[in-house]
Order: sequence, then structure tokens, then C-alpha cells
Amino acid sequence: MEHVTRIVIIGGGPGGYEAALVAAQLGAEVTVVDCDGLGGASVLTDCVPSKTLIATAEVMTTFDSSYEELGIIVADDTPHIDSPARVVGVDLGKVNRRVKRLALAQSHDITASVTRAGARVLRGRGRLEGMQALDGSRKVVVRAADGSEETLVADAVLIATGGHPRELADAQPDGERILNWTQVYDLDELPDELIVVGSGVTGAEFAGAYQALGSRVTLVSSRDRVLPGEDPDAAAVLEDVFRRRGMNVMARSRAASAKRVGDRVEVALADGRVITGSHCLMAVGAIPNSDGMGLEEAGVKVQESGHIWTDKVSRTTAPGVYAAGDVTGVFALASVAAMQGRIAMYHFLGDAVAPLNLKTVSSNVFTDPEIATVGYSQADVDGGVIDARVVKLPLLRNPRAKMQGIRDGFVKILCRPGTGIVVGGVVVAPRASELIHPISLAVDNNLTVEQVAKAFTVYPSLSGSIAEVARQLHTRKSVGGA
Ligand SMILES: Cc1cc2nc3c(=O)[nH]c(=O)nc-3n(C[C@H](O)[C@H](O)[C@H](O)COP(=O)(O)OP(=O)(O)OC[C@H]3O[C@@H](n4cnc5c(N)ncnc54)[C@H](O)[C@@H]3O)c2cc1C
Ligand SMILES: NC(=O)c1ccc[n+]([C@@H]2O[C@H](COP(=O)([O-])OP(=O)(O)OC[C@H]3O[C@@H](n4cnc5c(N)ncnc54)[C@H](O)[C@@H]3O)[C@@H](O)[C@H]2O)c1
Repeated sequence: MEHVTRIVIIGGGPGGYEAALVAAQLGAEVTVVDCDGLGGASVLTDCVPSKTLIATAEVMTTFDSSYEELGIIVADDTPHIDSPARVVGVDLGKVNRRVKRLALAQSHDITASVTRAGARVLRGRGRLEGMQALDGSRKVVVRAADGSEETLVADAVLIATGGHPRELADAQPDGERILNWTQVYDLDELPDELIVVGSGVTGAEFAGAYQALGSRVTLVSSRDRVLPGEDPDAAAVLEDVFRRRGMNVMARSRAASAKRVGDRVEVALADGRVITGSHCLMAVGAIPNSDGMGLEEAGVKVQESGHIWTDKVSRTTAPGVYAAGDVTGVFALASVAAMQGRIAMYHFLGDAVAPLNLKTVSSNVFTDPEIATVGYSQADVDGGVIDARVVKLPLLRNPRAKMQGIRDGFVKILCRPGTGIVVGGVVVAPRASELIHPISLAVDNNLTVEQVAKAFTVYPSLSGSIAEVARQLHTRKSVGGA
């Protein structure tokens, strides 16, 4: 009888469910084990809910930032005419109910398509059991919520268990006033004064969103600037916009503790200062879900950070065990998790596979303006990682931007000095997540700035600035820094 390859996937986020779809299509017998629901944290608590919340914030921001200039009149009988967020107003309970409804619906859709593809979905917590057997198989034990256990035998196991919010010992979330990012969707009323601790992508996105929804926001940043990992020019634009909109951005301020004092929250900073607010959102990073999974006993190398070591085709140090997504700490993005998961399956099932190439990844910070990035970065150029010419053009000069009242933002493209091949780019603009795509295509396909410049763009359009930057890089051969 023909042996059907058995794959067990632990974790049903993008790393896990995308792998399940591919493996099932390639004819394997697939079981996906998840303890919370398919879609994972990405769909249920992280990426999808935050972007749904931000969809409401985006409408509020558009109204807030340009309504007067565009000739829109708001009713003048409201007491808060200085802040359109108050004039328009947000029913946070309703917003959050929508957020949860859409997240659950997406999780159901994913479960339906994984099941339709022929994979089995098993609810429970999975762990590896011991080393590889002599026949090359692996055992996974799944513990259900009622304590019952089932043992699965697999030819290959993919671990895609994601991560969870990091907590400070003296700032434990209570789910009411001190919150992590998974708990904010239980709020029925908008926080009056929100302190966001941590100015990475999560902190910046929530700070911008709640500011737009109408909260007074203080952003506590332990570093010199917001978004320390992003393009410095882009981060400077965003920080400037945040401050202009009234956000209190506190640089070089490390939070030491957060505690409830009645209906208030006190956040003590490491330098002794104390700030107070009605709510506090902790956004100080994530911890990989690798504990208690029998990894070391199974020969899987776990790094000091708790991340599972993998190579570029998602193999761990244990034969027959692959890992994908946030648990690997490679690049915490849903798209990268999905790619790592698919690569693992292509590799194990003998399909053609290209190793993971992080220099073509595009990502986006969903603030207003958005910050979209692809390929090599300004830091790579400044640090001598790559030799590239860089041109940055503010959106201010773009005709469509003028019509739309857009002042903040730019397009930046990086290309190789000799060939003009595009190696990276940054777009800071409303919907930069959509505008980055032509630059992503160029990076992925080794297109030159001449080719990007030659393609027609619509007039007037923001993408006209992408062609304009490419033209400048093509014609001004001697351009150096940004
Ligand atoms: C607030 C926020 C916003 C984000 N926004 C974006 C964005 O806009 N775009 C983007 O690309 N990325 C975004 N990310 C990152 C993105 O969410 C992650 O990169 C992505 O979720 C990683 O997917 P994953 O498959 O590794 O794991 P996850 O999505 O974390 O899913 C893992 C699943 O495994 C389950 N699990 C854990 N342990 C076990 C076990 N032992 N047995 C069974 N199941 C288990 C978990 O319960 C979970 O369901 C955001 C992250 C955060 C925190
Ligand atoms: N739009 C997106 O794609 C998106 C959105 C959110 C998160 N993510 C991904 O998730 C990953 C994690 O991002 P993140 O922002 O949650 O974590 P992070 O680790 O990138 O940022 C946490 C920030 O908190 C700061 N910090 C830590 N302790 C602090 C303290 N005591 N006081 C003040 N600041 C403190 C750190 O210096 C850091 O800048 C990122 O890699 C990101 O790519 C992606």
C-alpha cells in the first residue's frame, strides 16, 4: 500500500494554516493542532483586530486632519469644535464588537478552507514527545481542554506556535485599566487618557489609533525616537505628526512599573518621574511560545531568547521538525510566517523550493501616515551593508497630494550604483501599504530604476512620485545619500 506522508502542524496562525493548505494540496495527510482557533493570534488578537480598529481610526483621522482645508463644515453647536474626534465621536463598544465579529468570521473562514482542503483540525495544546523513532517518525501529544490526550504520529512536524505579549514584573495587566494589546477589545468606553508604553510598531499603531479615536495619548518610548527599527526619516515624519496632533511623546523614558490607583493608573519611569492616565497599554514586545513543548528533549535547538533556530528552508536542528513564524524570531510578520510555513512543506514534500529571502519582504506600519518598506534599508546603506544610491522625494510636491491636502510623507528608493537595479524603498503616505507594491515588484524582479520610471502612472496620482524618484535616480547618476 502506498504510504501517505503524515504532517502534524502545531499552531494554526498564518505559519501553520498556510502550511496546512499547501501540504494538503500536495497530497499529504495533515493535522493542524491549535489551542485557540485557526488564524491564530494573527487573526484573533493581533494583526486582524488591530487593523480593523485602525480602519475606524483612519476615517476619524481623515476627517480630523484635512476637513477644514477641503471645505467641509462641521456643526458648530458642539462644545469640542477644536477636536473633530469629539465632534464626530466614536462608540468604542460598537467598534470593538465589530472587531471581534470580523476576527471570528475570518477564523471560521480559515477553518472552513483548511477543512475543505482535506486537513484535520484538532483543538488542543500540542507538544513533541521524545526523539525521532527508528522509522523516522515523530510523536506529538495533544492535550485537550478537558485534560484528555491524543498521540499523533507524523513523518514531519511543523511548529508554528507564535508568541504572546511580554510583561514587566511590576506592570501586570489587569484587563481593565492596565492592558496588553489582546485585551483592548473588551473596552466599552474610550480611554480618556491613555499611556502607551513602548514605541515599537505595536505601540506606535495603537497610540496613533487611540489619538485619532479621541483619547489623549502619552507615548512612552525607551529609545531616542519612536519606531527605532524603522527608516529614520519615516520615523521622524511620524513623530512630528504625532506631536502636532497633540500626542505627548516621551523619548528616552523607560517604564519601570504601572499600578492601579483607584480609577487611575500610575506609570513610574526608571528615572523617578511618574505619569498618570486613565488607562495604560503595555506594548513592550513579545515572547515566543516555545515553553513546555518538549523541544530540547526532541533535539530542537532553542535560542536564549526562546526562539527556535531554523535555517532558510525552515528546518530546525531536529530531523523531521520544522518551525515557522514568530516562534522562530526571524521577522515577526504574518506574511513571513506564511512563507516560512509553505517553504517547510515544499521542502519536506519534495516540491521545488526557494530559500527564504528577507531582502524582498515588504511590511507596513499602519499609522497615519502609513510607513511601508521593502528590501534593503537606509540603515543597510549607512552601515555599509550594501552600496546603493538613494533619492527621497517629499509628497508635498505631488499634485494629487496637494489636492487631497496631504503634507506629510515621502517616497524613497534605493538602487545599485552601476546597474540601477532597485534594492529597496520606503513610502510614507496614506495607504502606503498599497503604494509600496510597484517597488516590491521591482525589488523582487531585479528591475532597474529606468524600467520603473518608464511605466505609465495615472495623472494625478501619488504613485507618480514613485516614477519621479526612479527618474531622478536614472538621470542623476551621482546622487549619494537621501
Ligand atoms: C498588535 C499586532 C499587530 C500586528 N499587525 C501585523 C500586520 O499588520 N501585518 C503583519 O504582517 N503582521 C502583523 N503582526 C505580526 C503577526 O501577527 C505575526 O507575525 C503572526 O501572527 C505570526 O504568525 P504565527 O503563525 O507565527 O503565529 P500566531 O498568529 O501567533 O498563531 C499561533 C497559534 O498557535 C497557537 N498555539 C500556541 N502554542 C500552541 C500549542 N502548544 N499547541 C497548539 N497551539 C498552540 C496559538 O494559540 C495561536 O493560535 C502584528 C502583531 C501584533 C502583536
Ligand atoms: N504592522 C505590522 O506589520 C506590525 C504591527 C505590530 C507588530 N508587528 C510585529 O511584531 C513585532 C513586535 O513589535 P512590537 O512593537 O510589539 O515589539 P518591539 O519589541 O518591536 O517593540 C517594543 C518596544 O518597547 C520598548 N520597551 C521595552 N521595554 C520598555 C519599557 N520598560 N519602557 C518603555 N519602552 C520599552 C522597546 O525599546 C521597543 O522599542 C515586530 O517585529 C513587528 O514587525 C508588526
